[in-house]
Amino acid sequence: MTTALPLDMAGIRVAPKVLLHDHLDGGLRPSTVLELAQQVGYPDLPASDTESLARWFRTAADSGSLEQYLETFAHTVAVMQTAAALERVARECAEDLAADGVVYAEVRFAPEQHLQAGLDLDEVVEAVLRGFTEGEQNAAQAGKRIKVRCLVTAMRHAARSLEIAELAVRFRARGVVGFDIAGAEAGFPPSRHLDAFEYMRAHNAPFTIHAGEAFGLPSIHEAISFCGTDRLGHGVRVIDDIELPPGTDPAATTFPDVTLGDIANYVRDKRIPLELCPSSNVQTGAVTDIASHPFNVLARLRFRVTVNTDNRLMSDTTMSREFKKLADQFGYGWSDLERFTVNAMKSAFIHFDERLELIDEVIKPGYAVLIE
Ligand SMILES: O=c1[nH]cnc2c1ncn2[C@@H]1O[C@H](CO)[C@@H](O)[C@H]1O
Ligand SMILES: [Zn+2]
Repeated sequence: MTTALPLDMAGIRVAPKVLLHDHLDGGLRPSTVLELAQQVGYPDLPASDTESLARWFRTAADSGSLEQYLETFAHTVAVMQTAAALERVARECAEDLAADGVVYAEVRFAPEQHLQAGLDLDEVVEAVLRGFTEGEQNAAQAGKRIKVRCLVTAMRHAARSLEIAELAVRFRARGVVGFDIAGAEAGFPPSRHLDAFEYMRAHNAPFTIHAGEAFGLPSIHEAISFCGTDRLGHGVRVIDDIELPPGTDPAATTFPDVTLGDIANYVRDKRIPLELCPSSNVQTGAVTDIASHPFNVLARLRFRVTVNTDNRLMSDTTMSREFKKLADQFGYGWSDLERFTVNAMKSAFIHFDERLELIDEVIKPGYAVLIE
């Protein structure tokens, strides 16, 4: 097979991409953080110009611990407390993703963190959805087709998850396509929020759970077996249930002597999607570096792997950059990137006919011209 377009950043940006795991409050433009802080009189930003602020977020997030990584969100959440600010951040998010060639995205945030200036949960979600719609329209005018849907997240250390699950179901016809829990993982197991997941299941509504990022297999086991999650946020520690001979090169193309445990087998057999976020995992210390990231092992073993940004601001990244890092490290070609994209589209929380339409009309034709 010859490659019409080289697998470089320009080509990757043109390729249609699907993003399932991206936090709204982790993806602000640094300039927007500064402007909003000025508008609302937030005095505690750690830097006063765009470049230093961008650098601050990246290095502060490079902490090697999820808990410290999460502290950086205090500054973004602080400037996202009004309807106008939420709408702007959501609009810019859709525009930025579209400019990067993302054609479908599920963007998540925790409404309960945006009530400090008097908005209620419904007003918060309404503002974000308005922003996504405006962003989609602006992108379309710029010739970029994107569909952005919302996941509402409950914070796992708090006690509002049932309320947030109800919020998800209340807004299901208006752009919220699912539910999630996030925040510090150690000490806050998924089963703590069982009533919320049961509510979602009782309403035939899908959800994902951050699990297997800062904590290992027990968290994944609870998420899939007790809570019945549809996808795993990260799920990268499923690698702890996969045995490879000592000295195996994580960048190999085949892993013939592999043994899977019960949890790993279940995740693969059931095609449970893994929302993998390579750069974020390095920053929080879930993995040492991209070279030793289990992404390749999981991809070659045919787990349902998807590529995600997690927090574009904190990781100074984009979907294209995550693709490029993986392709450089593990030698992927266009057909691999297409497979990860189709995996993600199949795993989306929109309805089957909408997923199929994007696969057949946007993703496959988009890669066909690159692969030719
Ligand atoms: O990788 C992550 N793991 C766990 N929690 C996260 C991660 N990234 C962001 N958040 C948390 O999710 C909230 C809602 O978007 C953010 O405010 C942050 O606290
Ligand atoms: Zn996340």
